[in-house]
Amino acid sequence: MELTTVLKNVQFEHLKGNLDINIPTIAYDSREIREGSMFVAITGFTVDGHVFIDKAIEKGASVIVLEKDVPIHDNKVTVIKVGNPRNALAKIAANFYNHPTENLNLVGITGTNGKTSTSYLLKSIYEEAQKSIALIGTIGTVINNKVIQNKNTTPESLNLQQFFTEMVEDKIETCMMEVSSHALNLDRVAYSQFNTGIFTNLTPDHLELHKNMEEYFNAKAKLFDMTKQFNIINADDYYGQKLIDMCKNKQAKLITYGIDNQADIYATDIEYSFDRTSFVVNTPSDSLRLTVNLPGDIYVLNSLAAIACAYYNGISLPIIKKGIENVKQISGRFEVIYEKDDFRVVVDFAHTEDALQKTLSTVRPYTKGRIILVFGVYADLSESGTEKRNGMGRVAAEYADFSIVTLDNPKHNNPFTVINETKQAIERNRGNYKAIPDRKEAIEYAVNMSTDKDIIVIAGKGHERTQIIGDTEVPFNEKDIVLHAIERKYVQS
Ligand SMILES: CC(=O)N[C@H]1[C@@H](OP(=O)(O)OP(=O)(O)OC[C@H]2O[C@@H](n3ccc(=O)[nH]c3=O)[C@H](O)[C@@H]2O)O[C@H](CO)[C@@H](O)[C@@H]1O[C@H](C)C(=O)N[C@@H](C)C(=O)N[C@H](CCC(=O)O)C(=O)O
Ligand SMILES: Nc1ncnc2c1ncn2[C@@H]1O[C@H](COP(=O)(O)OP(=O)(O)OP(=O)(O)O)[C@@H](O)[C@H]1O
Repeated sequence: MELTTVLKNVQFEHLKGNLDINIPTIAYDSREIREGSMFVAITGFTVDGHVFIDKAIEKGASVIVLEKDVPIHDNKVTVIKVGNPRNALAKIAANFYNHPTENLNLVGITGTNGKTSTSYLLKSIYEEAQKSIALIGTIGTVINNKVIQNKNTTPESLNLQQFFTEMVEDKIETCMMEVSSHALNLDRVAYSQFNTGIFTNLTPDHLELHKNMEEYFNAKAKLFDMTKQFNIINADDYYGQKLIDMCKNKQAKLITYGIDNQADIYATDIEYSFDRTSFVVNTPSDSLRLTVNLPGDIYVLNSLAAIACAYYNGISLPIIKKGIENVKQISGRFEVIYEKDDFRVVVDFAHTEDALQKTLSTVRPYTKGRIILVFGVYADLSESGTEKRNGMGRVAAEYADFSIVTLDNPKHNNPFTVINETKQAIERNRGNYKAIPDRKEAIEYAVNMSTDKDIIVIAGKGHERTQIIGDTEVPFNEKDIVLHAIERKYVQS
């Protein structure tokens, strides 16, 4: 594509070189450069992309987009200066791929918890309605039968625009996409056109990036300025109510959902059981009883979010009901991996204070013996990381009968500090616990100490199949570990 077309509506200063050239590919990572590529240098959180400009030129880059004054001696190279390279990358990528979101029904789902579950419920409804759909999120990007692992919940703008193009070429009509606050803050979704935005909830998380809840909320709220058709918001959430007030006079129609507060789409007559929840969904036109195969109010709310989106996009309630009921399991979301009478082992992706509290509260009414919780806290050693350990430690003490404190993805964080702070939080709240840093041993300990009336909840890693220790991803399958431990305990004894 012609460089001038790639740079259309990008605010830039032309520092040197020819603008009348063609660009075959774009990269924000020097390792991805091909002959003639454009390289966008990004000042990152860990390294500065400007350091790799020489490397990019060596590999054949013909255009460098930068924000800092870096001397470039190669006279064949075109140099463009921009104010914000991440934002420029998003615009450049949208131009390069011809604005594919203009030809997609793009649904963005944001919120601290519930994005993945809502997207899978929605995917199933759209499949039942025979619509061609794609999905982007924590579990990966799904385009037709292809599943691509993502490094991030919401990929970088360049990768996103490439995925959208593939979707349009594959005649995909609707794409459900999880939109993280990082993505909104770092312009990964800038210049993507959303028809619908969904807000699930907001509770403390990611405060190492956003500093405080107001900043975190403002990052999430950005999505609802980018939508054309519908803003769908949880009326039972404190920040949801704030967002509702902000969305009253926007171009996109405001739609609310909830259980406790007045809403456009709401649930009544909820019947709870250990592995499913039945409820009546009420819409402006009709009502219908349906069952979501996941327990507790959180999955009623996630279902309502998905129902609201489908309903206002013209899908009938009987189809919606089938779609929701077809979802038998979402990987790592309240996944019951072993069950024998009253003894159960559940793997769940709860990795925030709120998610952990809701999951343990859901389990409590079905627990004849004890709730044994195995968990670690995935957070860095910053002040907000300490707050997260305090919060999750408090919840463990209050809502579980016994906790085994272990590591989640320790990465480079000192395991001693991580475990110690969590232990202290449990002690302050008079909880019972044992600390076992090795997560496999922690799970085995939980199985060995359990009786046939206990429920074991293994929280934090959900669908993940690796543990990140230092820079290394070590294979780690919680289901296998549990099943082997149970076999050793019951079969071999
Ligand atoms: C803190 C953060 O958000 N980091 C994101 C950021 O990386 P960065 O700016 O730190 O990149 P960097 O490693 O410093 O490198 C700077 C630049 O140099 C380039 N580079 C680097 C090395 C080299 O040899 N050559 C080269 O050109 C890099 O490609 C990059 O362009 O930009 C990258 C590209 O978009 C992201 O992949 C990366 O996400 C990291 C992996 C991450 O952990 N992000 C988390 C915090 C995150 O975004 N999470 C949310 C989900 C949260 C949730 O909902 O639970 C998400 O959407 O995933
Ligand atoms: N509506 C909800 N409110 C609070 N907690 C929830 C809700 N839905 C799910 N959870 C909890 O959060 C965990 C993660 O759910 P889910 O993957 O759907 O959220 P997410 O927003 O996609 O999270 P992430 O962005 O970290 O992938 C679940 O395993 C459950 O413990």
